[in-house]
Amino acid sequence: MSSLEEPLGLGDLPKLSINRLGSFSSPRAYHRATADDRNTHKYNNSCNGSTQIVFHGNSHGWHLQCRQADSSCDAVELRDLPRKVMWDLPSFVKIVEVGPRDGLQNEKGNVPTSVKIQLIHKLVAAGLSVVEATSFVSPKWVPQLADAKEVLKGIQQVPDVRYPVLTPNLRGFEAAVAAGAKEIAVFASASESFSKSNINCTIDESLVRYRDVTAAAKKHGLLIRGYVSCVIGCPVEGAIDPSKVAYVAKELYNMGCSEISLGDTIGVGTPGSVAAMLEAVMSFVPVDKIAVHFHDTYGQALANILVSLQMGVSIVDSSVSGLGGCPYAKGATGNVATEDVVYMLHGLGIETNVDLNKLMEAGDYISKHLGRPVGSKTAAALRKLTT
Ligand SMILES: CC(C)(COP(=O)([O-])OP(=O)([O-])OC[C@H]1O[C@@H](n2cnc3c(N)ncnc32)[C@H](O)[C@@H]1OP(=O)([O-])[O-])[C@@H](O)C(=O)NCCC(=O)NCCSC(=O)C[C@@](C)(O)CC(=O)[O-]
Repeated sequence: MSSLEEPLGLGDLPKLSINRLGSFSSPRAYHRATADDRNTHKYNNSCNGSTQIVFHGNSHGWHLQCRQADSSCDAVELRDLPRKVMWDLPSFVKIVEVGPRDGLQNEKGNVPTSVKIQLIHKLVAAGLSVVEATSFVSPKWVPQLADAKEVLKGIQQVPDVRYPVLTPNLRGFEAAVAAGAKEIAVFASASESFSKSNINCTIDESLVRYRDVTAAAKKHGLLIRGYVSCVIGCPVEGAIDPSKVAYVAKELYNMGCSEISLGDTIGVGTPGSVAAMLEAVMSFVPVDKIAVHFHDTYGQALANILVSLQMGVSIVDSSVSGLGGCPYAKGATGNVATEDVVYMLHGLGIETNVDLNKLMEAGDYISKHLGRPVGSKTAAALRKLTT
């Protein structure tokens, strides 16, 4: 029986100095905040008596609504309520859509280049400002993305939208630049075993390689994203020490990665283990440079995103219709579905600039092409409401 069949708890992790947690997670902080709100805001008093708070549902989801018999009840304050009780959630979250890369790299059947391009166009039309397009990796390792050059060249790039591509080495970097890439991503691992199976080298060898790639990218003025995989657990090694994650994240950040995406590649994290891992990384990487990347293997991804937001993270990777998995991480399922992330964020009053209906159209499009039902719970539920 693998140690990963049990959820990883805080007890599995080495002792950390969890200073930042104290500032948001204590029940007393919650009571203080609500007591302060009572003193300084009209919310409680103004909504007493004749005012009713109702949930209102339409094709965009369910929202809090204040039925005002008493005009002093401030609906805006009601919308702020989730952010108040959840302690300082961000007002805007940038979603990095990884479906066309992380999702499609794992598909058994062939997805035509034209379908990949059309999917990217639909995701951008839905309002996503970062869509990871493809990978310039060895086609022997990931044949699904052997058309990286054609995909990147085929996209009608929209100004202010980012289309990062994965580059595992200088060869991939040069091919990406030749195809018009303006942003690249390097991908290291916090697990030695996963590093070997995914990119055929040790963690330190990968960092040496990425120093060359990031130096070349900086010379070309390209933006660089850095991934750390297996930040909670590895299919071979079990629980991963947060200090290993912090080490790799720090190295990538110091190389010039402007965003560090922390990947729970096999989806074993829970809010407890995620908070401890983030606390370790935040000692070295500023929180506004951290993205979280959760696979939903154990159904923990939304809870993990929520705790990340509570700790100040405001960049979330996700995959339309929950596409994905990793060809080198046996048993890993897809990323958390973008539709479900958007639904949760909007429900919390957090802006994303994403149009959920258009996003669901993109999800329908790729799911139909792959011949399977949509992989997002939100899309499945809202489709039932509207058809
Ligand atoms: C890193 C390598 C290339 C090393 O692969 P290698 O076999 O050790 O390297 P090599 O230099 O011996 O090259 C082998 C062959 O690939 C060619 N080659 C070499 N490089 C390239 C290139 N860039 N583009 C095209 N071809 C390339 C090279 O020319 C050679 O061809 P041959 O001489 O045999 O005909 C390989 O292991 C590889 O491509 N791995 C990528 C695997 C991958 O994409 N995995 C999925 C990424 S998902 C992930 O990491 C997790 C993430 C980011 O999603 C976050 C999360 O979920 O946690």
